[in-house]
Amino acid sequence: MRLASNKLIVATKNKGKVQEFAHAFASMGIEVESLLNYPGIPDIVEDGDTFAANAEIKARAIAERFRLPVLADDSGLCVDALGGAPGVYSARYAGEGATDADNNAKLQRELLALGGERAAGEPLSPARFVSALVLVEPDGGRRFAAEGEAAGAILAEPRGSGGFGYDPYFLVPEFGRTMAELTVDEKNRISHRGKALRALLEQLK
Ligand SMILES: O=c1nc[nH]c2c1ncn2[C@H]1C[C@H](O)[C@@H](COP(=O)(O)OP(=O)(O)OP(=O)(O)O)O1
Ligand SMILES: [Mg+2]
Repeated sequence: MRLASNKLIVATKNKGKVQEFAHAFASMGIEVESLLNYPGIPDIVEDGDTFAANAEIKARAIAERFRLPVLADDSGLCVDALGGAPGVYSARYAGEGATDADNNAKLQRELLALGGERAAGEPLSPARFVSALVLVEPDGGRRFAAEGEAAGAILAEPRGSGGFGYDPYFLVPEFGRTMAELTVDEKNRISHRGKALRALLEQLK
């Protein structure tokens, strides 16, 4: 990748995202720092209407503070049976300050409330993860944006201990495993974030 620096700030406080990006960039010799290293930076208000708008908000807010390239991800889960919810509200589905467990509990409640016939072990609904990425170079440099999606289905029972967020409930059809049952490498290969990142890196060539 042709970036002005071998170091990149990922504008996130999410440990799972940091791990995935650090893994992806390690092979390119690029060191990743995140907002976890800068606890004094205040929370960013993510009030955009789209994933892309929120990624832009996060990238811009953090780019003001560093003379390094800044990469932001805004992502979430869109569930067919819920008309695309929780979508951009994925992080605060069960309310402001909700944990992953709170959000997953609400997701199960909402899906089970829809009722319907279902064989044991059969998914509750098709769903997809979406990731929007924005990369901003310092000093009025270039800006790049890309999106990626991963299609799958929501299970009624969690499986696996990897990943984060909704991963234990998200079945990846091509693996027959949940996102939480994949290694970081496997997840990056098929995930919304991995696809968005590869699309972004294509533009930098
Ligand atoms: O690969 C994923 N596997 C499982 N769950 C995921 C994934 N990707 C996004 N998600 C869920 C987690 C969170 O509920 C929301 C992201 O919200 P989002 O605001 O982008 O991230 P965040 O607040 O966790 O960290 P930050 O804003 O500091 O980057 O979607
Ligand atoms: Mg967030």
